[in-house]
Amino acid sequence: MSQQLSNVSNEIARAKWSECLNLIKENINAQKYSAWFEPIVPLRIEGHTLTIQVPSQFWYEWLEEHYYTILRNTIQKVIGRDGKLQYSIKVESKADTYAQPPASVNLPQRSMPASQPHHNSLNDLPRYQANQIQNPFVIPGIQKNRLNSNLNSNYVFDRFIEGDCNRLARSAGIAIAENPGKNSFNPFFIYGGTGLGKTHLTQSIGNKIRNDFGNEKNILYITSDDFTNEFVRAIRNNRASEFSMMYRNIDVLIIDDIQFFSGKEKTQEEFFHIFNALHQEGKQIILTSDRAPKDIPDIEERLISRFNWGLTADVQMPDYETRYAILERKAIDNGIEFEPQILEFIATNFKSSVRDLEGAIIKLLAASSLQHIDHIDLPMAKRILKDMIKETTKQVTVENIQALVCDFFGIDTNKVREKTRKQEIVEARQIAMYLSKKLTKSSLKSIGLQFGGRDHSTVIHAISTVEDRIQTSQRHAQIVKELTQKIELASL
Ligand SMILES: Nc1ncnc2c1ncn2[C@@H]1O[C@H](COP(=O)(O)OP(=O)(O)OP(=O)(O)O)[C@@H](O)[C@H]1O
Repeated sequence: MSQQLSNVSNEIARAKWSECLNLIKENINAQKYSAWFEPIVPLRIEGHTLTIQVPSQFWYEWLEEHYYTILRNTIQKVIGRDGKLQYSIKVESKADTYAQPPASVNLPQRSMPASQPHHNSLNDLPRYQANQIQNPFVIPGIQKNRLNSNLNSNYVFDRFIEGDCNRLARSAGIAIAENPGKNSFNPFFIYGGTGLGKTHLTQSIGNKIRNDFGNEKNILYITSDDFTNEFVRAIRNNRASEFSMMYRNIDVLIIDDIQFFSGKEKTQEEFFHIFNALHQEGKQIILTSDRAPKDIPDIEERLISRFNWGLTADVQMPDYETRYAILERKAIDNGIEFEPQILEFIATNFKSSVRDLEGAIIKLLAASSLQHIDHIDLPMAKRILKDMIKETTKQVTVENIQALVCDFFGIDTNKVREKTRKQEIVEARQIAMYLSKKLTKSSLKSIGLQFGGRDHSTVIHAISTVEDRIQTSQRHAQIVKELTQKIELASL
């Protein structure tokens, strides 16, 4: 009977946790979701307490530090206001991890009060949810200290690394925060590809204003989708005028991803009136979009023209140096130090979004925690991140090797293919031949051909000469090691 009860509890726990996962998945990015949530096992549910098993103590601490708000909101949604989460830590038997059922260490049950959220250090800003905002309709004319601004205190200018890619947007953001509404950057329109820091920047502006002006300014950060949902709900409840009134009382309005207003005529109209009212009263408006105003489809012309009234600034993918600096900063923020080669490797291979750079750091952290690894070296990092960079993996070719080796020795690439017997060129040619054999699948014959039509025996001679030198000369060993790393980095 008690076995039956426990099976039922397992079943319910699984179903509830699966509901939680669906909500969590919508609120955080896929990498973080798969790194931190997929490995969790729901164990049981007793009353309002759901127990989940996490792989390690570190895991538990990480979830509590970074995902507390999301977990709290989710549990309350799925289990109800009294919902609680209890962690159980998996203890692996050293002798045979799989033969025995995992033991559990129950940590003190953490209740989930509905008080002020505590924020996470990475980007999982709990998405604005209508029912989280203290009801703006209770009192016509908003009470300044009652509005939940939806600001994540981790998104601050200090943590936003400046580069050519975002200099204008960042500097303008700081200027706006110093003097909200009373500057010529109104509205401030930031646009750029996904994961390039638009939310981070707008939130930094909000946080700085909150910090410098306190309760004097009503600040609201909201995504365009949530704005639309809230508006629809207000219409449904015959509260459209209260909705408008609440927005007219905001001093700094930040709307993220405005491109999603596209095709929503009623929302656009409402926003048009709010925009005019705020602008006239010298209130600050900050908007973001994934593209420039003129490129957003299905948006009224009168809105597009207003988007261009103030300052429009784009953010782009950071260059290598900025990517490196961002990685260094993210590692510090997460209390971990990586060898410079690892940061170089990530900065070289993740070129499409800052979110992906962050994802790489998280994946390394998660893997080291799961596998209880104290120190991650470059080969290990490469293995762990392999899946994330698969698509961009390039084949190493003899030509690439020639180019990198010649660049290293400061000689023209064609020289290694010519007949010259100059000592420095012979040395570069032999090393390039050696590396071509080691790092490509090319045959001796094909390598010889690509070095100016040389015979395969010349390639064999070059390889054994380099092997001898590596054994006898530290300088050579070092050169070959450095070149190997460079070629591997460039090719992955
Ligand atoms: N210059 C930067 N310095 C430090 N962190 C950055 C920088 N740019 C982006 N990030 C980080 O990258 C992550 C993604 O940034 P953010 O969410 O602001 O992007 P976004 O442009 O708003 O993306 P989306 O359009 O998909 O919403 C965040 O964690 C943010 O902190």
